[in-house]
Order: sequence, then C-alpha cells, then structure tokens
Amino acid sequence: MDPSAKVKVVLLACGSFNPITNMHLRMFELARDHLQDAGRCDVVKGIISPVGDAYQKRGLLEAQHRLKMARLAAETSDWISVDGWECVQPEWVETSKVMRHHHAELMTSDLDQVDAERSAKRRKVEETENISSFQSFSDTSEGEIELKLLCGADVLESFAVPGLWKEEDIEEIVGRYGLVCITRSGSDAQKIINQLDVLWRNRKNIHVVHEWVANDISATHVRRALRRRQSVRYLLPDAVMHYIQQHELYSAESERKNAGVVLAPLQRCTMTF
Ligand SMILES: Nc1ncnc2c1ncn2[C@@H]1O[C@H](COP(=O)(O)OP(=O)(O)OP(=O)(O)O)[C@@H](O)[C@H]1O
Ligand SMILES: NC(=O)c1ccc[n+]([C@@H]2O[C@H](COP(=O)(O)O)[C@@H](O)[C@H]2O)c1
Repeated sequence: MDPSAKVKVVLLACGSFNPITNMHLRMFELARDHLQDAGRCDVVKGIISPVGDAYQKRGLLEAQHRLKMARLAAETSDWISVDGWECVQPEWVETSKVMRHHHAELMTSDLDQVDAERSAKRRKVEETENISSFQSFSDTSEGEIELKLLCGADVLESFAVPGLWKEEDIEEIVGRYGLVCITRSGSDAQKIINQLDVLWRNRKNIHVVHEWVANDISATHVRRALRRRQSVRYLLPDAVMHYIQQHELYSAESERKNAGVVLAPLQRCTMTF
C-alpha cells in the first residue's frame, strides 16, 4: 500500500436520538473537520445508529419513529446515513457489539460500495441544492479503513457510572476502534480521561473535539418544549419537526414511558453478578 495513503475513517454515533437534533448532525461535521485537519485521514462516512426499544430509557419513543426522524435528518447530508440494524434487535445490544457489527460490515463491503453510496447521496443533495462539487473516494489514494465511535462528553463521563459499562467493552471501544468526543457543557472530557485508567491507557485513541459555540441543544430540551407546545424550530431539521407534528409525538404521556424501569445495561450488569 502507498505509505502516503490516507486512512479512511467511518464515524459511528450511537444514542437514543429521541428525537434527532441539529446538534447530532453538527457533531459529525465537527468531528470530520477535526480529524481531517491533521491531514492524515479522510472521513468518508458517518453512521447514525438509534438504540433499540429494549434499552428502556425513560421517555424513549418507538424505534420506528426515531429511525424515520433520523433518516429525514440525514437527507440533508451527503455523507451521513442512518443504520437500522441496532434498533431492530429484539434485545438491547452493547455498544461494543454494535461497533463489532459495523466493523465487520465495513471489512466485507469494499470501499467502492461505500463510495458508490456516498456518490449517490451527494448527487441527490446536489440535485436539490442545484450545485456540483462531486468528488469520488476513488479520486483520493487508496488507504485502510477505521471505525470510530462518535459521542458527546456526557457519554464519556457515563463510562465512570458503576455497572453501566463493562471495562472490557470500554477497552474494546477505545483500544481497538477509537473514540471521537465532542465537548458538552456540564461534562469534563479531559477530567474523565485522567480519572479512568482504561481511558488514560488508550488516550492516544481518543480525540477530544472542542465545540467553541456554546450549545446546550439536547433531545431532553426539545421534548420538554414540545410537551409545553413551545417552538422547536431551528433546533432540529424542519422535516423532523413536521414529522413530529404530523404524528403528534412527545407528550406528557410519552415521557412517562419506561418510568420506574431499570435501564437495560444496568439490568444486564445485575444479572451477571
Ligand atoms: N449538545 C451536544 N453536545 C455534544 N454532544 C451531544 C449533544 N447532544 C447530543 N450529543 C451526543 O449525541 C449522542 C446521542 O445523544 P442522545 O440521543 O442521547 O441525545 P441527547 O440530547 O444527549 O439525549 P437526551 O437529552 O434524551 O439524554 C451522544 O453521544 C450525545 O453525547
Ligand atoms: N455498556 C454499554 O455498552 C452501554 C451502556 C450505556 C449506554 N450505552 C449506549 O450509549 C448510548 C447512550 O444513549 P443515551 O445517552 O441516549 O442514553 C446508547 O446507544 C446506549 O446503547 C451503552
């Protein structure tokens, strides 16, 4: 292989996406800029993977709606797509296993296929926006492909919550694959990397990306505003907002869903001891 070849990176974001917001999409853009800035890699694809219903988080809307909203949101991007594998699994799947699944998929699907998908998406967006700037992966030199988990600093902090993540899973995520973490108000990414040995050992595989625009958009805030019939315009893509209105999603009742139920990872942890 050409030693100057760039590594091709695929970013995977796992979460509830309940609902997807503009900040979720922005995370991908921030991560791509950061990784490409050093010039050693080419971020070729972003994947959004909504968690399945069996995660049992309070207020978690049915996967079919979250998936649909994520797909509507991703239509505005030529490189981010949505994958429904995780959310159709009958049981909750550990994030390390979700990564294993996508890694295996990437290893078997050749890069030309990833390229063809991106080209098709790019053309669709260009048709809508009436622009032309198409460049294929094949225009860049050949390189290996890496999968990295993309998350906000709150997820990094959650690694320290007793019983929520197994140490070997964190080791696999950061050691084998790698992590890109976007700073988020209220969470201190560097502090947690310093505190957890498993993160400190693998710190070279953790990219902390600073979001300089103070941004508190969260799905919780969006759901609260919707319950109060306040505007959520510009917090999420218009198509997602219209879908929510059309299906009358997010009410006081939907927020009570799974109330009192122990989150799946914590249940699993109790079972293994
Ligand atoms: N404002 C934000 N800044 C940085 N990361 C974010 C932000 N909002 C969401 N994320 C990240 O997006 C991923 C998916 O998040 P998730 O669907 O849980 O959204 P959320 O807004 O945190 O949800 P909720 O408010 O329901 O807990 C997570 O890695 C989360 O850290
Ligand atoms: N042990 C684990 O693998 C583990 C534990 C907790 C959350 N998660 C994942 O992190 C994401 C968190 O999403 P929320 O921030 O919406 O709760 C979900 O995709 C969930 O599956 C994984």
